Amino acid sequence: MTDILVLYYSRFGNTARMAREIAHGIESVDGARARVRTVAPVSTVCEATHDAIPEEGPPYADHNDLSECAGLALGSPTRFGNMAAPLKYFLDGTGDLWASGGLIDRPFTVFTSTASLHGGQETTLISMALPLIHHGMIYLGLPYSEPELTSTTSGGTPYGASHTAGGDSQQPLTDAERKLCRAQGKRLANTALKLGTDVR
Ligand SMILES: Cc1cc2nc3c(=O)[nH]c(=O)nc-3n(C[C@H](O)[C@H](O)[C@H](O)COP(=O)(O)O)c2cc1C
Repeated sequence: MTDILVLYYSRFGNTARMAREIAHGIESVDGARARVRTVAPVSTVCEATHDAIPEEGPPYADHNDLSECAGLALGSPTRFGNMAAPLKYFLDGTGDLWASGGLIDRPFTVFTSTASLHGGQETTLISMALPLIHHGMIYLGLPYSEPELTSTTSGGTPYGASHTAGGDSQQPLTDAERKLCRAQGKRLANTALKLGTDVR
């Protein structure tokens, strides 16, 4: 069984819902299994600490999750057109993996949720791709053979799946957004299996 990491941060649950759809797409591929992980919030109070185990939802990721998985789907809500700080903080701690070249040639894909349709989906997706490109990973977007990429009136971009959550962050995923999440997970799993990355 090949593990694919779905790693995300979510404050209001939208990016978490996308992560579940992407995991569903990954697990539609024979031989692939989704490993879903999140990251802890960060605090401006430097002595603040967080419980080692979250109260609910998936466990927090560690570096073993990255090195043991043959592919990565990375998700974040937008923060001023950029990825959220907790995810950036986690990635900024992966210098050891960068130095060892541990993630070179592994495929990755990115997904995001924003409040508004033009609130920075593409820039957020690209902001998440940048550190992974530095790691030597291979960027997988969404191809236009997915019909929802052309027909969507909500989220969905060639740079990765996206969701428009609305000003109150309460809008559910549309059918197009859900289908694109699943297609993205499926493509990531198929590609990881074809590349046959040795993660032992
Ligand atoms: C500090 C901050 C900055 C934000 N910046 C943007 C933004 O630039 N564009 C936008 O559309 N939404 C912005 N939002 C809204 C969030 O992206 C939205 O709440 C998020 O998509 C919900 O995802 P979640 O449910 O996974 O937390 C911002 C929210 C916060 C708290």
